[in-house]
Amino acid sequence: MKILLLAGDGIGPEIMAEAEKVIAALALPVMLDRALVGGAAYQAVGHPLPRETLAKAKAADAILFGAVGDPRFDAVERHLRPEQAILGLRSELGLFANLRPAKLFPGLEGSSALRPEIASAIDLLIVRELNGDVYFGEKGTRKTASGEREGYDVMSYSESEVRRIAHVAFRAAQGRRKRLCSVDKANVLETSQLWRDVVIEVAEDYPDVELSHMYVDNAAMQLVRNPGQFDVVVTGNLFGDILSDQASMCVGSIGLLASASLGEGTRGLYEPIHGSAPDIAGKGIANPLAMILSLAMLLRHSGDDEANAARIESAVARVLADGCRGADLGGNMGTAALGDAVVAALTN
Ligand SMILES: NC(=O)c1ccc[n+]([C@@H]2O[C@H](COP(=O)([O-])OP(=O)(O)OC[C@H]3O[C@@H](n4cnc5c(N)ncnc54)[C@H](O)[C@@H]3O)[C@@H](O)[C@H]2O)c1
Ligand SMILES: CC(C)[C@H](C(=O)O)[C@@H](O)C(=O)O
Ligand SMILES: [Mg+2]
Repeated sequence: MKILLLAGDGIGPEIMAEAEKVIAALALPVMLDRALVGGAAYQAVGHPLPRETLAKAKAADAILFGAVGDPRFDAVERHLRPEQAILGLRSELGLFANLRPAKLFPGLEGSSALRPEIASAIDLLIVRELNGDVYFGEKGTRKTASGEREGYDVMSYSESEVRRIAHVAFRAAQGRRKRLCSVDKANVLETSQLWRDVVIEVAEDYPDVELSHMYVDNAAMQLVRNPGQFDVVVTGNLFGDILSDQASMCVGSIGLLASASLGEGTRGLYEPIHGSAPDIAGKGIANPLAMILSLAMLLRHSGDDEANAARIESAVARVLADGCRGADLGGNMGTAALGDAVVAALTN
């Protein structure tokens, strides 16, 4: 398997180094390649997603991605900002299904933003559509008739876009507790009404899955009130982005949530849900566990290597059960020490 490592910006290279330790410790039969992406690529060659990087991504079996985003480039033209690199990879590679699991690791009951008895029930999967919505609609700024500036981002979903993500979500639910909650804003948005109608149509193919619908504002509230009610949640690009960051704090830290971005084939992109964390970059205190758990998802989904995926996940669980904590979880272990602890748990 050819894996392309795209470390990116901020804490990206720091956490990627820990995932590489895990790859080495498991002696995985993989070929590793590296390329520039994000602000690092913009600085070096003037584009956040250089042609060479995209070509390498297309040639790889899987991509392990750190994070992009660099406040030094916030003012450059939008299409050259670091974040465009990840959006470009998702669309160019047709990665329309983003799986973001959130489960409370034993021992972290006291680290959740929620009461322990509420947090311990969390075991959910957010299936986020990743190629559509306001992210990829027409956008720009224009002058209104009265001469003031107006920004716009068109929200839209086609039937086929909703149908394909709905199938992914129903199949995921079949492999779990067979409950699917579709989150939308159908009381206000036409896009959401179509989303809901199509999800109901697709449900006919999955009579064994119990389908429910929830408005996104209520979903945000239910996620902290009673997150144990959710099994699989399917939602659009923007709602899924927001709800997954929220879910991360329900299980303790954004530094714990991994993700897989998948398309029609087996090639996927795997990344933590968090960003480049410029506020802590360079300090050696970022939590590398989401990055390491993303490697586990890579092995499971693109590598067909359930054994090593499960080994990594057990090692992370053990490290947390043993009380290893970085600053994000109220401890004082640094990035490298946490990576070393995972490697020790893997090899002992
Ligand atoms: N997929 C991606 O590459 C991705 C995802 C989200 C944000 N971003 C970008 O990252 C930059 C920063 O964005 P932001 O600050 O809104 O979000 P962020 O996720 O980078 O950080 C939010 C907060 O969480 C903390 N945090 C994040 N990851 C952590 C980790 N592994 N360990 C400990 N603490 C962690 C940060 O220190 C910060 O306080 C922006 O440029 C944004 O666009 C990129
Ligand atoms: C960096 C940004 C474009 C990205 C998104 O909004 O999808 C991030 O927040 C994420 O969650 O992966
Ligand atoms: Mg996000």
